Amino acid sequence: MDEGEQLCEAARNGDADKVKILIDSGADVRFFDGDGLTPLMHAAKLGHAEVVKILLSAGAPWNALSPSNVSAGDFAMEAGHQEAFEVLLNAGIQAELVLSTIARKTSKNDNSGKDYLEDRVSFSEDKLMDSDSKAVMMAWEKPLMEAHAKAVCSGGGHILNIGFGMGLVDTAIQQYKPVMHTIVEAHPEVYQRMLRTGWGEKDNVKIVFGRWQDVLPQLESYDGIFFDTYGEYYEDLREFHQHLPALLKPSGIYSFFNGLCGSNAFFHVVYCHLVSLELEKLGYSTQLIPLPVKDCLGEEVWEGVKHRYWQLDTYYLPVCQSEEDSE
Ligand SMILES: C[S@@+](CC[C@H](N)C(=O)[O-])C[C@H]1O[C@@H](n2cnc3c(N)ncnc32)[C@H](O)[C@@H]1O
Repeated sequence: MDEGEQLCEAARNGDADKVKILIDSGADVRFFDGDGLTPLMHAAKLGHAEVVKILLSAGAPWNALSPSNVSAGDFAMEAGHQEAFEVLLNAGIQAELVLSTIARKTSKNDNSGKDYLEDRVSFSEDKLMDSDSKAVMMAWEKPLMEAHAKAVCSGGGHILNIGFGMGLVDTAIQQYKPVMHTIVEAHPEVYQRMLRTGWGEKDNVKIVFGRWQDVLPQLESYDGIFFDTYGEYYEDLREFHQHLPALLKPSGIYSFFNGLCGSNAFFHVVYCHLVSLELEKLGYSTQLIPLPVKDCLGEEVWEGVKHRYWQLDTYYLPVCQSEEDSE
């Protein structure tokens, strides 16, 4: 048996001493066995938290995936191994925090989403697609958008929505009869469609055409804010959060489309924690409200769509408010 196989075996046995000896003698912690599993996955699957710690500190990648797209954290989570799960969760959060600090230092952050915004889009009854057959927005999200609208409109007043898409959240916001409803939309064809469908004529609606990054000086402060763009990265969401103290009134409610890593359960948990931690640093507490979505997501929903951006059974709807206000 070669060293990699031996490491997998020691990990399965929870034999911490043997794992250390093998690592010291040069065994590769990044090894994948014949089933496509790493030593870390073996340890996580059986809940050997101590071995998980040793492998992680020797550089085992927390986010490696098995052939069926399962990570060590997924294995621990599925089997209910709480300690191993928490060790992996902290490793994921720490790694992503470091990565995002690097991204912040190196990114010029002035070009995000520009390719998509210069591209053609197509509308159908149940989706809005980009030219690469990736879904910008899909009708199955309607109940989620209604729940987001309910959350951000709970205090009434002036509501801001970033990203019109199919207008699902904006239609739901209108039902709460906000005093003022501002919509920021950057795609020229989506904007034209908003005008064609009468959004420009509503008394309480103000449309701001442009990227949110570019139109910030035109924005005010709001009682409720919803954020759901497309073609952007986590970095852009984080950048938006930096503006919340100026955009959200002290007692306001903020929510965003929580599609972070929506195709892997464990990565999604890591990102839910990460975003909550980052909002906490800005003075906001985040409640994640679980909404079951399995029933809205039959196979047929994804017909003709290139990327299944959501594959989980539960959606966690974030409701954020100033920590002082939530106490
Ligand atoms: C996922 S859709 C929004 C769906 C919407 N919540 C709904 O209920 O239908 C994202 C929208 O954000 C727009 N968008 C993308 N980047 C943007 C940016 N930087 N600023 C403003 N809007 C943007 C897209 O053109 C698209 O219409």
